[in-house]
Amino acid sequence: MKQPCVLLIDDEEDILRSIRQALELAGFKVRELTSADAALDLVTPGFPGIIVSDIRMPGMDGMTLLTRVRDIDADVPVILVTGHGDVQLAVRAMREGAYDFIEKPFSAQHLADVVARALDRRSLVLENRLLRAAAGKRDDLETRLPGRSQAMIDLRHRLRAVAGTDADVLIVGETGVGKEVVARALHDNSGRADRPFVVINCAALPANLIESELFGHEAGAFPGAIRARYGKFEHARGGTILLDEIGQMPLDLQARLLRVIEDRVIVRLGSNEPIPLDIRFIATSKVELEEEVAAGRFRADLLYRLNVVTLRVPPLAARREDVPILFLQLLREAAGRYRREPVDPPPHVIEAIARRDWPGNVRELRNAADRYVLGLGVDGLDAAAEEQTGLTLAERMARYEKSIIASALQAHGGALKPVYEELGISRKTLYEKMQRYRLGRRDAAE
Ligand SMILES: Nc1ncnc2c1ncn2[C@@H]1O[C@H](COP(=O)(O)OP(=O)(O)OP(=O)(O)O)[C@@H](O)[C@H]1O
Repeated sequence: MKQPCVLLIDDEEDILRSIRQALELAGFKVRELTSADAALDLVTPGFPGIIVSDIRMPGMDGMTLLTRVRDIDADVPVILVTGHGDVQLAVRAMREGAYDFIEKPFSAQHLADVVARALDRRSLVLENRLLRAAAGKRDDLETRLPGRSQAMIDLRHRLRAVAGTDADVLIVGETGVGKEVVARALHDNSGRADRPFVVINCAALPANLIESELFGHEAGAFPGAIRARYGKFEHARGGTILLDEIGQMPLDLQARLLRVIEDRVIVRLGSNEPIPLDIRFIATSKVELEEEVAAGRFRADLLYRLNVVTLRVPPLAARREDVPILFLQLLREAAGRYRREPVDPPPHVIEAIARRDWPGNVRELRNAADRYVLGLGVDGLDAAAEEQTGLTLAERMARYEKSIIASALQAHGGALKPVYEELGISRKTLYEKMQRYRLGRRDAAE
């Protein structure tokens, strides 16, 4: 967890030392720097601290620093230290958005009071941002990850709980279950939502370009490196990096990645200068990484670093009751994407969809929804229609009714009250129907 801290900037080292001591005595965590440039490297959106800077300095002065900091995050409090009688400059600083100014000479107590107020303000702003992000996205989460199975309810619950923390997260699940959807939801529900979300496909990194792609390079770092270039890590500063299919990352790169995750610092190719990183890492994997470790294909230390929080996205086979809801949602999305009228499939189609296996998970179901909206055939549906032919309307309705009750029973784990309430029928009617369709409390369908 990041600790609130005071970045203290002055080009005169003895002044710097005495202010630092005064602030440390008052109980603040202080980082001293002799130039504004060095400070800018540390400030990122959501930076959990404040800045106290001398206003007159060689190189970048305090006013320019103020403007640059406000470009990164307009709410980072900047306190400027002005010379005695520098009233005009102090007024200008306040107009440009400085949090406060302190005129030299000043007492340690006065400085400590202003710093304490600024830190309070900062933590309030950051807290509000988190709350706003969570509130704004709350309803969204159910639309993005629909499903009433216990597994999905639990997943949404855990996702909300960890989204706002800065913990790195490992997302595990079969192909097509929506791991990337979960990763984006984590990002969008965090305080980093307005910062970049950068995806690195670890299975498709071009071997010869990997390092420069991730870490960036200085001009002249290798033949062909004409200009300096940001790597993906730097692009994501302040935001989130998704390491997709982490299990496929080459072993030597795993070692470098581990160092980046632990130190939160990168060094561009051709440079020795460490660049601090404020990034949240999310990794996904289709395979159980413990098995990869046992097979010698994955570093155990990287796994332990990544799996502090693990979210498991269940396959559709483990939550069949979600298939109809999900399919309807995917149909709505597909209709929007293809600018088609919304479709409302007849019950036998939904039933057939719910009965089929979806080994490709949501991705496969999404393709089926696309094809349905476009009027193309969906595998497995015709056979289902055949099965229905020869049945009377009443028989078809009965089948559909049975499947609805069965999935409600399964969703509520055998509790009857939520089932008859949800379906809007009486307890007695539910019993009768369960008898007629030979449904047990815990059975989906017998
Ligand atoms: N809950 C969902 N609602 C709507 N669409 C979804 C949902 N989950 C997944 N999808 C869609 O299914 C497809 C696969 O999702 P995603 O890429 O997130 O899966 P994945 O688990 O990362 O797959 P892979 O491991 O193969 O990369 C995407 O087109 C995505 O938009």
